[in-house]
Amino acid sequence: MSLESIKFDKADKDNLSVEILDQLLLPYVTKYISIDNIDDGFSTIKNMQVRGAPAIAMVGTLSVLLEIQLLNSKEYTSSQSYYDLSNWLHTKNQLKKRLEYLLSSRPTAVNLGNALNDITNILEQSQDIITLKDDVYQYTCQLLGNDLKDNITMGNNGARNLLSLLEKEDFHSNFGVLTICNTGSLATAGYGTALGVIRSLWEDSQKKSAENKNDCAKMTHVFPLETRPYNQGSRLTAYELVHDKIPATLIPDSSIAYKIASSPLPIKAAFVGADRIVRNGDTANKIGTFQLAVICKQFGIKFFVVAPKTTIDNKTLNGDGIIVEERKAEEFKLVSGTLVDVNNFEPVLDQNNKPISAKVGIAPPEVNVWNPSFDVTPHEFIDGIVTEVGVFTKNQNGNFTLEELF
Ligand SMILES: CSC[C@H]1O[C@H](OP(=O)(O)O)[C@H](O)[C@@H]1O
Repeated sequence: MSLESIKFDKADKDNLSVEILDQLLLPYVTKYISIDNIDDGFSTIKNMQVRGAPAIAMVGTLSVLLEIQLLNSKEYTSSQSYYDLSNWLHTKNQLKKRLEYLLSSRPTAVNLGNALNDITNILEQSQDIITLKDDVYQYTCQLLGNDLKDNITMGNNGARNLLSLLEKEDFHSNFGVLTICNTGSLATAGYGTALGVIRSLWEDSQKKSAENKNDCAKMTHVFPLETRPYNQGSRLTAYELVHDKIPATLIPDSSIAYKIASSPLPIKAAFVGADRIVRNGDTANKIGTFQLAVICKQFGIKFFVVAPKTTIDNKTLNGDGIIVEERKAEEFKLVSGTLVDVNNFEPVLDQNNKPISAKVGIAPPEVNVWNPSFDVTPHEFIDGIVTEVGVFTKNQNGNFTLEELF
């Protein structure tokens, strides 16, 4: 099992290399694939071999760095005609077009756009390909390093905030939490966003148990939603929770209300990620998030969005301005997975001793489908926005003040 979504080998600064974990093959197959240029970045992001707003930004940025590395190679530049290294202005303009192409891979998550804006600013200031590579290298290392550090800070901020709220409501026993999609190490540089809060809550619970503290709030169970139709919950979040040995029960997307109503273990919060948080706190996230928020409000369960500053869109006023990506119908009508022996769930192997990827049809080929990859949760349904800076809550008028994040 590997939770390392991105492998960036920078041992030799003049020969950088990148591999990404092909998440389409999880949880049964662990396979890394190389990224060598912007085309590889575009296709692995578009195909969702790598996904998750922060991870998309990091792989996109790395693919730009690797393309710039190629432009430092005479062997490469002499074998192509798109770039003319003898004309720096032309080269810069050609690279800008490549950044716009990369941005079109997945329009809803803002992290990639924020990162490519930063790279464009670096490009505008650069005088030659050598300094450009150095500056984009520094930016990339900072982006990856900050993400992991900020996720741990964010996880602890979110855990501390919930435990404090439970203390205030005089709640001193075991509880469960809900989460949707995958917001863990497979969507980031490590630890995760919403799943990072869950990791911090689990660490707190284990510490209290080790100290035989029982008359206190402890998170003892996670209920990840399967997250149809790409199944990030069943294929990725369940995989991470099993890896970390955090007690969890995978539940159908359609069972949320019944789970909350019938659970003997009190469910006290939902933690979700974000692909884009706009100025008023309206949040784009995986399809199904909005209805989770509505159900949480109905049951009086706290609903938290967890995301780093890199997920903030400070140019868009409210959710009406968010473009929601629609995925192709086949991703809905087909379920992709690995052929397993139903008696023992072991992968069936082909003649080369390799697991077999399979797709099964679950809808009539001719039926229309609607397959939005995200929805937009109005800020009215969000109790708090957890970031590495702190936890933001609404004022008495029900409005978020997020200027500190802009
Ligand atoms: C910390 S990941 C944020 C976000 O990305 C996921 O979308 P996708 O798997 O389509 O890239 C999901 O919406 C997560 O909440």
